[in-house]
Amino acid sequence: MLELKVQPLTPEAFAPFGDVIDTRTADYFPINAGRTRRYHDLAKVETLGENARALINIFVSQPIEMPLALDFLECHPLGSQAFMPLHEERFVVVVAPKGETIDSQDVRAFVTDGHQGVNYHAGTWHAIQSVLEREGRFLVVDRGGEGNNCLEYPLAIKVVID
Ligand SMILES: NC(=O)N[C@@H](O)C(=O)O
Ligand code: NI
Repeated sequence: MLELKVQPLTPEAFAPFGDVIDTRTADYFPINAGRTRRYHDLAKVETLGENARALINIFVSQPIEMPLALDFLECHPLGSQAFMPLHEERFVVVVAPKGETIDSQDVRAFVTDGHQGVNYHAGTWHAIQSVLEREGRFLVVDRGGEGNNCLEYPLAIKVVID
C-alpha cells in the first residue's frame, strides 16, 4: 500500500495538477465604484465534449478520519472541477498527473489551510472530496453534458497528516 504524508498546499507544487484558488496570492482590480475587489479569472474552467456546460454546485460533506484510507482515485476527462470552501474548511487533496495509468511515484498529498480552494484540470486524478475536522460546505464548479465524465483507477493509499 502506498503511504503518503500530506504537505502544505502551494500553487507551485500543485501546478502540474491544477490551480490553487486563494485571494491572498491573487491580483485583483477595483469595480463597483471601488467598493469591490474583483479577483478575476482565478482558475482554468474546462468544459469539453458534447453539450458541455459549466455547473455551479454546493457540496456539504461530512469530515473524514485520519489516517485516510483510499482505494481509488478518480478523474474527469471532460472537464475541470473546482472546490472552494465557504467557511474556511481545511481539506485533504490527493492527486496524480493526467494519463491512462497512475505511477505511484507521481502521487502527491496536500492539506489546505482553510483559505485555499483547488481547481483540478480536466483529467487530473484525484481523491474524492475529503474535508477535515467538521462538516464542510463548498462551492463546486465542474462540467455537465454528455458522455462519461468520471473514471476510477484502483489504487490503495494511506494518507497521514503528521
Ligand atoms: N462525484 C462528484 O461530484 N464529486 C467527485 O468528483 C469529487 O471529486 O468529490
Ligand atoms: Ni472529482
